[in-house]
Amino acid sequence: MEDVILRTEGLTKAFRGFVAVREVSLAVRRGTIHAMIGPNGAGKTTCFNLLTKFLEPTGGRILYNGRDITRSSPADIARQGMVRSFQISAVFGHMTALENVRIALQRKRGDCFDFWRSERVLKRYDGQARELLDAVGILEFESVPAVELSYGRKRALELATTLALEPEMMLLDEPMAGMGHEDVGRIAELVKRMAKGRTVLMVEHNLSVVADLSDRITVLARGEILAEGDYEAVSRNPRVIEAYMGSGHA
Ligand SMILES: Nc1ncnc2c1ncn2[C@@H]1O[C@H](COP(=O)(O)OP(=O)(O)OP(=O)(O)O)[C@@H](O)[C@H]1O
Repeated sequence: MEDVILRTEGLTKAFRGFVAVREVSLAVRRGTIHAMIGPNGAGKTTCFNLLTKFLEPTGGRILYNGRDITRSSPADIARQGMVRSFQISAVFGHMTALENVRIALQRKRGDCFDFWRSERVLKRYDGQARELLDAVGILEFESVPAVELSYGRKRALELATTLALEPEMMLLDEPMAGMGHEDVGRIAELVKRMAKGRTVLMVEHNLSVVADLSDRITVLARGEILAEGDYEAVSRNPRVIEAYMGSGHA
């Protein structure tokens, strides 16, 4: 039997009668990088927001590790090991890169945001925070306030703060959005490295990144699953080609 970490059954979301996601039954296998793609308006973001609990479904169920999380809060599922990164930025601009990762480590430990905590106690996290900054390739910027980092480096910092939470599963919302060519390559490599020993589900528009990273791809169109498989299979699927052509998005 395949080992499925995240499963949806008939997941549906309607906005005042308009069905943005219709009866989506998805199975994400443990240890894989799974991408959700589709033309504009396909329902990817809505689906992603349902999975990360930022939206309530109007129908269907979501199961994480076999447990029904359909009505769980985002904080609940984060505690269970499923963490969302990107777009909703976890980065505090006025704090340095190191301080940002340190705070994420504190959160993981369950310490509250205690900004009055003594420097000495906070310093305990520095070693681990530096390891994470090193892992995402921005250790040399540890003392730079996040707001002064380049876009790509800020994203790397976001990844470091996500990794600090030691997620079992990471949900990445358009990790390459707004990136220049160089950064795309760097972040793609990073995602690949981070995915070792975890499961990643991402929504991504950059199809060459999707081709490079994903083990499995679900193509959505008009709120429904149009095709599923590896990149080879879905990119040759006539229905997928038609959906992309029809949207002027090929
Ligand atoms: N809050 C909302 N209220 C009403 N309609 C919505 C809402 N959110 C999304 N929709 C509609 O649902 C459909 C799917 O939107 P969604 O943003 O999920 O698509 P997407 O695949 O992420 O598109 P894109 O690639 O353009 O980001 C669209 O027609 C959109 O207009």
